[in-house]
Amino acid sequence: MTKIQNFINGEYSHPISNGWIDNYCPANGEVYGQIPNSTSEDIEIAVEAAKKAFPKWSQTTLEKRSRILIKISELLEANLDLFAKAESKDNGKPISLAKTVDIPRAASNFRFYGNAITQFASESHESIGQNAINYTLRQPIGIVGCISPWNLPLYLFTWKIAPALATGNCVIAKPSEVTPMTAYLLGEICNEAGLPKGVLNIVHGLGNTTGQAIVKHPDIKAISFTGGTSTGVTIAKIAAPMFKKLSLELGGKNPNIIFADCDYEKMLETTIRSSFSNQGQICLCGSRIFVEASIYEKFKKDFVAKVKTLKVGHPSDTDTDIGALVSKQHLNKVIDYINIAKKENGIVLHGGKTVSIANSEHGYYLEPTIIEVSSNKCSINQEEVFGPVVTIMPFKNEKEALQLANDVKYGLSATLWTNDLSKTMRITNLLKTGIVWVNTWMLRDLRTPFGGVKDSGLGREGGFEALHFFTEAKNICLKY
Ligand SMILES: NC(=O)C1=CN([C@@H]2O[C@H](COP(=O)(O)OP(=O)(O)OC[C@H]3O[C@@H](n4cnc5c(N)ncnc54)[C@H](O)[C@@H]3O)[C@@H](O)[C@H]2O)C=CC1
Ligand SMILES: O=C(O)/C=C/C=C(\O)C(=O)O
Repeated sequence: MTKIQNFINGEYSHPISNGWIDNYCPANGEVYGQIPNSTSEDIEIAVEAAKKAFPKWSQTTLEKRSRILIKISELLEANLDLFAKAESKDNGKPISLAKTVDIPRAASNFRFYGNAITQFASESHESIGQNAINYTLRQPIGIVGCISPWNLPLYLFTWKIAPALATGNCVIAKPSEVTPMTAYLLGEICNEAGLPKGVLNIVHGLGNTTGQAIVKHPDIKAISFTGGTSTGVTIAKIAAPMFKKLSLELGGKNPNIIFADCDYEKMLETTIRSSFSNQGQICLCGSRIFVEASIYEKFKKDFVAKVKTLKVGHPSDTDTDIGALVSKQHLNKVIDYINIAKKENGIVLHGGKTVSIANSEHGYYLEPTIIEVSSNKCSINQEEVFGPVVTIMPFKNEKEALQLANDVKYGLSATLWTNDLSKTMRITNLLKTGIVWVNTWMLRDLRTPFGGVKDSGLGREGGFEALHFFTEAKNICLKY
């Protein structure tokens, strides 16, 4: 049984209260470890460590910060197997996904920001006719909080931490209590890479205690959060009156708009991925599939046939397509949504039932589920389910497709399938989302702005956007 510890001031330690929370293995439903149930006292100690480390870290040369971040990236790559196995066990995701997506991306996050910081420049403005020059410094904020979710545990944890550290901040970070393992392992890697003590402090615990203590702490001046929209609201209510900088990556209910003129085979294959990757537990998954009426029946038949071939299996099996959902509670939430959809006249074309895996009968497995709906107003098309469940529905024309796509409170991403360039330009301009993919899905370039509009959040991560978020601009006006 692994007893996870906090990582504060470069050392592993028990929580002050000595309180613990069970950690479950989604593949078999068994408790396989414990994590600290940290309180505001642990956060206080972490903040003190960060305060002590800040003067030196913020003045450390960019070359040195860059070298340390790139070393962390290399050590993650060298320990790929260890981290991938830990992620798969903790989260329930297929080992193949952890090995090819989660851990490589966590390593890329450190490498990317290790390089990006050496290219980050501030601006100067010559005030012509006034004999003055303005130049802008980009200074680290100080101590910042990074709070991440369970769906892409190390991937999203490091997506926040890497730019925060690169810009010279000291960090108090909390991974999800549901998937703490790889964040726990990261501490050792950071020490090995030479990250000074107190620069990164990883505190484990529940959202409404440990998480809230981070958000409420007066010395933590910025919060970068990814998770559910309602949690984002709670965080904003606390942080806004304290004038903290906030970056909120929240939920999505993303449309996947398929026109008859698309490359059909490519679309079909990608739509399987955009629907069910990571058990549908990615905020970017296309959970509302709208198909042009002329190809709707063909798509329905082909899509169902292809989904039937997906293997729901133990996360450690290398041929598993769909692993376990992250928790019993989450599995029940997803099943509740399927039942609501049925009550609201949704037709289950495939799936909808739990799956029993030999020797892992208590694991949280669910069939990939396709529901045919006749209206975009139903709950399953309006609320984030965050599981292996998609809906399909036909549309008549471009105007209707756009109306359906935008008719939701979320605005994270959209995917469009067409080979018509003019149509592409018209629709991409009018979609109310922060991200649009055309003829692809989740093709990521870490330089691009990442985030949503409407209830999908506030601000952007990625590229220089994150470096801007984690710095304060100070303008200096020099008269000569
Ligand atoms: N990226 C996304 O879009 C994600 C969306 N979700 C959505 O949110 C739903 C709920 O999932 P949860 O695991 O409960 O997500 P959550 O939003 O509660 O958890 C995300 C992180 O925030 C922390 N947290 C929770 N409450 C907090 C608070 N009051 N103050 C500070 N930190 C807090 C959690 O401990 C965790 O580290 C999911 O069913 C899904 O619909 C969940 C995870 C990721
Ligand atoms: O940065 C990415 O590539 C993906 C981010 C995904 C999320 O933020 C999410 O699923 O919550």
